Amino acid sequence: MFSLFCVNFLMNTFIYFSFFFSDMPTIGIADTTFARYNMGAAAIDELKNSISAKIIRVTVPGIKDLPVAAKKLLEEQHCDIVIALGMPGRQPQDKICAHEASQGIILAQLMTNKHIIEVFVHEDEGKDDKELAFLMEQRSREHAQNVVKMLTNPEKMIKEAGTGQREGFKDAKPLS
Ligand SMILES: Cc1nc2c(=O)[nH]c(=O)nc-2n(C[C@H](O)[C@H](O)[C@H](O)CO)c1C
Repeated sequence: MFSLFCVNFLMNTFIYFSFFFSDMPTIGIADTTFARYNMGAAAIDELKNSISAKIIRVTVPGIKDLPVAAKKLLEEQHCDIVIALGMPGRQPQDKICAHEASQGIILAQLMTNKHIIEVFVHEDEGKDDKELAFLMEQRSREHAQNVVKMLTNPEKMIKEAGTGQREGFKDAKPLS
């Protein structure tokens, strides 16, 4: 019994120290139950296929709960960056809610001096449920790729400056 405890203790200590001393980034994922698609899962799958990182996920009821969730991930869980994913509904009050949530997310970024990449897909962006699901999956994945670039290869972001990148639907044409 005592030896089992010792092995367990040593293993946990090893895991703790390997995380502590590695330069592996910590990425926070905050998503919502209001959304009609599992955006957090799409982002996490994309991250897991692209980067060695510690990923911490929280799920909150709706987009207005994302700012504090993201701020807690940055401040209390020591995340380097957070991806905040949500779906504003199609009603006028949902649009107001989205604006308020965005303002909260911007404020949380300014308070923490860290990026919170806002991934919102408005319910009326898709012409039907199939297109909406596609968009929610793709935008979540493409923003996860942006986060990978921002953390590991910011030069790549600079190379893409002004190229009309769009997350989800087709990219826009650059002007020159
Ligand atoms: C009106 C409204 N619209 C949305 C929305 O479009 N998308 C969303 O994710 N959440 C919405 N909510 C819920 C709020 O974001 C929040 O979860 C509650 O006000 C509880 O804090 C509300 C209240």
